[in-house]
Amino acid sequence: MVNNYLVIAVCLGLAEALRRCILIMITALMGPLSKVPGPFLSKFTRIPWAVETVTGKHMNTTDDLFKKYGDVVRVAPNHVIVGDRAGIHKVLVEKDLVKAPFFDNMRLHPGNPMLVTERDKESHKRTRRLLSPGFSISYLDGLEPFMQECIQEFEKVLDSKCDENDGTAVVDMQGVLSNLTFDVMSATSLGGSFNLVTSNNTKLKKTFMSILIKAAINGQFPYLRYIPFWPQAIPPDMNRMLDDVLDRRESVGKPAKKDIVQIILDAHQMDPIGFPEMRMRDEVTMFMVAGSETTSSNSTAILMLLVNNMDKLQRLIEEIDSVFSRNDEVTFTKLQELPYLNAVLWEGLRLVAPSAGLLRYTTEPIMINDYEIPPDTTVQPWPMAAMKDPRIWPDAEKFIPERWLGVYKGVEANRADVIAFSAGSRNCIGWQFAMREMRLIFARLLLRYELSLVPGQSHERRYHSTPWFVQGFYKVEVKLRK
Ligand code: HEM
Repeated sequence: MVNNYLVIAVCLGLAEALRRCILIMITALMGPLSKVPGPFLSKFTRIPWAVETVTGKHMNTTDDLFKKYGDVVRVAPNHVIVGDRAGIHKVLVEKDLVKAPFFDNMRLHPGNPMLVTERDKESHKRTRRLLSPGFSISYLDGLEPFMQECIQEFEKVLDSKCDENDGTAVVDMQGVLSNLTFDVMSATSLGGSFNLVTSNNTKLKKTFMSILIKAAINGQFPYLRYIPFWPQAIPPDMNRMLDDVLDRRESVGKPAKKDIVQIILDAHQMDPIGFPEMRMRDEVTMFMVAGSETTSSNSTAILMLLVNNMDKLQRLIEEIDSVFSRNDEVTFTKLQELPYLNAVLWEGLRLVAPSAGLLRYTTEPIMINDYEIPPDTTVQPWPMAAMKDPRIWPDAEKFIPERWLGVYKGVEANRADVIAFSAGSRNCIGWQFAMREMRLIFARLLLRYELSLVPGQSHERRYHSTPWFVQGFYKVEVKLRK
C-alpha cells in the first residue's frame, strides 16, 4: 500500500518536472522573446545574469553583449537589456514603465516601500510630491553654507596631509570624497555632520555599503532572506545611528527650514498608519545611501579622468583661476556659469556613471526596436551603452569636454543624452543637489591644490547600486598651490 502511494507521488513529481521543462523549452524557443538575440543559456536560466549582477561585474561585460547581439539583448528567460537611445527613451519616458519586481525584494523590510523601491505609480507620485520641497531650487540654494562648511573641513584634512609630507601627499581620493559626501548628506539632511572627513571612521561607511550590497543580493535572490542567521538588511549600528538622529531632532526641535528628515518625520506624524515608523526609518536610510556614495564614486571617477588628461585639467584650472582668486568665496551662483567646469562634469558623467539599476517591467506588450516584448518582462535600460554610442557621440570613448562647448565633429552634445540620472518619472530627485555639490568640490579642490596622476593604478570598477574601484582606493598626488 505504502509502496503504491510512493510510486504515485514519484510519478506526480516527475510529471510536474516534465511539465515545467516543457514550459521552459516553449518560453525559451517559441515565446515572443525567442526572437530577441542573446547568449544561448539566457533563454533557459537567469542564473548567469544574476551572478553577473550580484558580483557587480555586469557594468563591464555588457559592452560585449551589445556588440555581439545588437541594441536589445535577452539576458534571462524574461529579462532584456536595452542599449540604444530611442529604446531607452521609450522605456523610461514615453511608456514610463513601472519598476520591476526586483524592487519589492530590494526593500530593506519586506512589504515596506520607500521612494526608490515604490512600484505603484500613484503611491510613488504622492511620496515624490511630499519630498520634492526638499529639492526645490530655493531650498537647494539654502544648503550652500552647509556644503561650504563640510568642504572647509575637507581642505583642513588635505592641508594637514600635505603639511606632514613637505607640502605634497598621496591621498586616496575615493576614501576622502566618500567621507565628504556622507558629511554633506548628514549636514544638509540629518541636522548635523557625521564629521567623517575628520574622524575617517570607516565603520559607518562600511555599514552603508553593506546595506547596498545586501539589497542587491536580496533583489536577485529574495528567498535568501528567510534563511536563519542570514544577516539583516539593516545592521544594528545603522539602527543606533537612526535613533540618535531622531532623538536629536526631538530634543533640538524642528530646524528653521524643513530638511529631508523633517519632511519625512512630519509625514509620519501626520499619517502614522499610511507612513509608519519603519517606513520613515527606511526612507532616511535610503536617502543617505542614494545621496552619498553615488556622488563620491562619480566624482572620484571624473577626477581620475582629469588626472589622466592633464591638458583638460589645465584648461579647467585656467577657467577657475580666471574667475576666483585663492581667498575668494566660491559660490553656487558663479559656478553654475563656468562653461568648462560644467562641460567636464557632463562629459565625465557620460563616461563614468553606469546607472545599471534602472529595471522596469512590462504589464502589456510593447515594441522596442522591432522586437515585441511581452507582458511580465523585466526591461533594463543600459545608459552606459547609449552614453558611449558612436552613433551619437563622435570619439565616444574619449574624454572630450570641448564637445559641450559647441559643435564637435559636426555634432552638438545634448544633456538629455546623458542618462546618468535616469529619465522620466523615476529620474534622480537629487540630481541638482549632486551637480551643485560636485561643482563646489571640483572648484575648491583645484583652486587650492595641484593634482597629479599616481601611475600604475587599476581603473577596474564594479557596480552595486553605485560603482566602486576593485582595488579599493584611487590615489591622487595632492600639493598645496603656491
Ligand atoms: C552623481 C550623483 C548621482 C547619480 C549618478 C544618481 C543616479 C540616480 C539614478 C540613475 C536614479 C534613478 C533610478 C531609476 O530610474 O530607476 C536615481 C534615483 C534617485 N536618487 Fe540619485 N543619483 C545621484 C545623486 C543623488 C543625490 C545627491 C540624492 C539625494 C540627495 C539622490 C537621491 C535619489 C533618490 C531618492 C532617487 C529615487 C527617485 C525616485 O524613485 O523617485 N541621488 N539616482
